[in-house]
Amino acid sequence: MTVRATLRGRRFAVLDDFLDGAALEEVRRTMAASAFSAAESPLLTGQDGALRSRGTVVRGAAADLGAAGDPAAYGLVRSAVAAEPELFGRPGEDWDRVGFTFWNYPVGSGLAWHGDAGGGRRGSYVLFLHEEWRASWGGELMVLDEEEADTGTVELQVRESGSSPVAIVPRPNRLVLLRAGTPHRINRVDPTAALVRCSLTGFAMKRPDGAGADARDRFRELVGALKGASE
Ligand SMILES: O=C(O)CCC(=O)C(=O)O
Ligand SMILES: [Fe+2]
Repeated sequence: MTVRATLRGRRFAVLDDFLDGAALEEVRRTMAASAFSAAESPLLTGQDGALRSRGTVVRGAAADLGAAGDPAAYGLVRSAVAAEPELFGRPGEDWDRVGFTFWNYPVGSGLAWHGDAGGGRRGSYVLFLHEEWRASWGGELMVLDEEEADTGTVELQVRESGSSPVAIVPRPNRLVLLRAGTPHRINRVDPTAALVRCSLTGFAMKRPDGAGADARDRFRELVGALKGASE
């Protein structure tokens, strides 16, 4: 199956049938072997909350410079991000690393309106990995295709906007690319959903400038490595 670009906005793009069968199976195996813990975020809106895989993997911009043992999906996602300079800017210059985290959203969980602006983030991607998703199971990724306002809350912006959010159904093997600073949320997963909403997500980011920021970054990496080793 070949990748199909099925929907494109000003600030987002949707690619379907993103991975071939072998790559999809491989990244699902990586997800199944990952340790998950409850995600704590003020954005989570569910009673049950979401789970995220421990120890986010971070890789550089070049798709062919992954670590040995990385699923092929990681390189393919980086290529897809690099192929969208209008959404993410220039690879290696505007962003130089991409994170990879698996997420599970069980029945009742969701994510509140937010924009993901700041922190050197240029954009994000979401790849849906569950085996099946019915249109009535909820969990849609809602996107308001406009720039996040610098005043007020994102929730207020969406409420007052003259346009309406687009509902992106979490179809398996669908990749969504989203420019940072675009209001979005995850609708709660419906009580009738038979499966957990599973995704691989991450940000394309630029390392912050300045020695202080560099030192902070190195410190975070060190803490991350120590935490990873103890988990
Ligand atoms: O899983 C999704 O559809 C989007 C996730 C998201 O917006 C985030 O983690 O910031
Ligand atoms: Fe987000």
